[in-house]
Amino acid sequence: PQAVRERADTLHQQLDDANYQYYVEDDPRITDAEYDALLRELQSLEAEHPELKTPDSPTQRVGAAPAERFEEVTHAVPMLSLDNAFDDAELAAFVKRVADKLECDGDTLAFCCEPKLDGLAVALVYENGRLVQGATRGDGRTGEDVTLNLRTIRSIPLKLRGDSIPPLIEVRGEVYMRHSGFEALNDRARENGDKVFANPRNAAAGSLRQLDSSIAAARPLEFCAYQVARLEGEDDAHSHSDYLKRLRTLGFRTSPLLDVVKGERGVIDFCHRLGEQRNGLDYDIDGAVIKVDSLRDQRELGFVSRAPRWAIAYKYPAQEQTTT
Ligand SMILES: Cc1ccc2cc(C(N)=O)cc(O)c2n1
Repeated sequence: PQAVRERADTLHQQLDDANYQYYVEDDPRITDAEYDALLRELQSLEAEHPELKTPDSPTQRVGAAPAERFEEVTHAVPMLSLDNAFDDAELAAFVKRVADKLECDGDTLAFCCEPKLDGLAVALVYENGRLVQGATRGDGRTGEDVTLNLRTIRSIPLKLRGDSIPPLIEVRGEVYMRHSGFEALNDRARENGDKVFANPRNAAAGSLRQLDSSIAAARPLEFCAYQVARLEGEDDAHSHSDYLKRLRTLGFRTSPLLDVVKGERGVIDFCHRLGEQRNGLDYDIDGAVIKVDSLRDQRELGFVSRAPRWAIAYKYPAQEQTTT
């Protein structure tokens, strides 16, 4: 009946908006209890009218029965690793190398900088705005299909938002666990005599490798997008930061600490500032990622062997990890 379908559509919209407000805008408008009540109402509607239970429904985040094993996925665009810089001189050398190759003044060059989350990289493929595949990085060329586990992460949209949804987009980002979620998980594990994780990165990796997605659904996993790997359809982006803005409008969280700075001075100041904020963050970072912002310049610089010439990771010394 039409009224039921309209109610279901309204509930979809309200639940998707609530996720967007909570995870992308970091500005929740409804309480968890209100969210759960809307979800329960949709679940009961779908129980009465199974045709309403579409794959992109917020009720369909926890997958079907556990899989036997993970399918292998070959990435259409390899997931490259980053060259490292360990001090200011190496950062300065990166900026100089880029400026020389582009034959421009390094001090006017724009760099997009963000924290390097210490989680695990995944690739998400959306066709006509629907999440169709999610895979781990693996060796950079082939990874594991962990779609069912990624669907359980509420900061990963099942359906893209807005009115300029591309026919195809592949989004890269980091799956990670916050300290708060990690401590709670380990407390529960100790109480139940389950395996205790050494650090949030291992906990996130272990959770994504679960064949039973209801286990992943019970883990406090989060996602932060950092790159558009493929895009078909309208694309008027001139810079990497344009892509990151577009990812937010499509419904993805990007780093709130993102900044576009100019030249060697801007890059070094960003890395020092982030280094001072590091111990106060509720998640682990192992560095900063510095990228030439202009897409034209990125294309001109290309890649060397495995890592892009247009990006570098500035690394911090390992933190004294409190082995809980
Ligand atoms: C190109 C590239 C590769 C790995 C990355 C990894 C991270 C990260 N771990 O946060 C962020 C980025 O912007 C990255 N960008």
